[in-house]
Amino acid sequence: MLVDSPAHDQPAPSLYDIAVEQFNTAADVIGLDDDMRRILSVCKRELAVNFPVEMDDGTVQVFTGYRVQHSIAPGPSKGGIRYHPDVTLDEVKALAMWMTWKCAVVGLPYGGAKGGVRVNPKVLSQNELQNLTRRYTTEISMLLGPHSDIPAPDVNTNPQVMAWILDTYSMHHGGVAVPAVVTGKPLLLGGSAGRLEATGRGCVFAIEQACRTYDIDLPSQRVVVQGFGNVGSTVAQILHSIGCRVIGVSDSHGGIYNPNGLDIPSVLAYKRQMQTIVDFPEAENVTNEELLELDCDILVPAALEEQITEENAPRIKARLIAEAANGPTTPDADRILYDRGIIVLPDIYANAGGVTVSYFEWVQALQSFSWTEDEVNSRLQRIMIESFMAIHEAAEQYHVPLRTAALVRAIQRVAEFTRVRGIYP
Ligand SMILES: NC(=O)C1=CN([C@@H]2O[C@H](COP(=O)(O)OP(=O)(O)OC[C@H]3O[C@@H](n4cnc5c(N)ncnc54)[C@H](OP(=O)(O)O)[C@@H]3O)[C@@H](O)[C@H]2O)C=CC1
Ligand SMILES: O=C(O)CCC(=O)C(=O)O
Repeated sequence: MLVDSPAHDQPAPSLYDIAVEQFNTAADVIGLDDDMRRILSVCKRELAVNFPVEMDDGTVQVFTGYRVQHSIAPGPSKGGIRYHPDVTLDEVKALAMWMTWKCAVVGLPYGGAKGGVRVNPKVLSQNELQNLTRRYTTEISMLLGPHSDIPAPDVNTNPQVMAWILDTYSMHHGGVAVPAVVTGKPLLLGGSAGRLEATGRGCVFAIEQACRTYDIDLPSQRVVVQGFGNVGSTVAQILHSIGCRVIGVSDSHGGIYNPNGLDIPSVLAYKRQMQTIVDFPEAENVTNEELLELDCDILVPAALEEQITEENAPRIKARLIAEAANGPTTPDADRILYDRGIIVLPDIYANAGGVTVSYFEWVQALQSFSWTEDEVNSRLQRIMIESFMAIHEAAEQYHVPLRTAALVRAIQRVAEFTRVRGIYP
């Protein structure tokens, strides 16, 4: 017998559904016309590839990867590549759409893209990782190019992976290195000073500007950071160095907590040695769920999506959340946090430091000219401050949370590019 499912049995929205819901919320605020909504709520190109890789033991495994371009209206598409066992096309589409808005929020001449391979890179040898990266690059190379689509690092990818992408692409184009085809690469190959730390540093600039605006004394704040990779460890390190008490951090194995503050350089050294922060001697272990609900002032999710949900949002104690990760807060949680007066610096602004310095790296690579780290950091700081002020102004003008305000500004900009170019890009 067929019965209607009750509403509460509906499947949870996918990550792409969430991205579209956020888009529609902001589109409603500015009364975006239906034609432009139809154009901007879909991804322009979605490439899925299944490709074989020969493993060290001589067997062959087949991996699935994706590269999605959400919009190319403002310029070449830009966005990282993620290696993770949970990667799906839906996730990559959401991340690509967020890249479009992120680039627009900080005024970069790019559209958004993202890539991913469904793999656990931690169980691969360096040789297998290189083979996988080279084959994946070849499979998606019809989309890549310094003036079409420019990858960068994301979860579980790093400068070495970017170097293999650069080399593989260059080999298909005559062999001479094409440094502007990828960012986040090693300095030796034309990488930029400051790119490795840029996402974390940009997030700290965002926190500093929010603290100035809302009259919060930053050095006296207690901070919790979820995720202790490239972004999370940089945020923890910089905030520790300016005097904040970083009382909790975590990685994929779990978290650690010390209400008196963790010595972050020691935690970093411990992580390098043990591959995890769990069981760090001067702290108690907590789960990742407990970590998010610790009594703190600033919470920095810097791991994966959908960490702050309808379920735990009522128990979050932080007064400021800086989304270093992409998509850590669901729309239901957003509404709860807003009603509770908790300030959320949205991902498309708070983690935009990475792509901003990627843009600087691209410009330097195109000109074969390098800037100093001070130049990079001070330009980044100016962009993060100015972008915050623009978002804050939009939030006041429309009486909306900072996420919707950031989206409003981004959508207006991308819609204008799309309209002026004649709707087809
Ligand atoms: N790299 C960049 O430039 C940018 C990254 N981002 C976003 O920042 C976030 C982090 O990226 P990045 O630092 O580069 O990635 P990394 O791979 O360097 O680090 C990810 C960190 O998250 C931890 N982690 C993974 N799963 C969980 C989990 N379930 N609970 C808690 N921690 C977990 C990992 O643990 P373990 O150490 O055990 O693996 C690791 O410490 C992502 O959302 C990414 O999209 C946004 C903008 C730019
Ligand atoms: O640096 C870049 O180009 C993009 C980084 C990224 O993937 C992100 O901002 O989510």
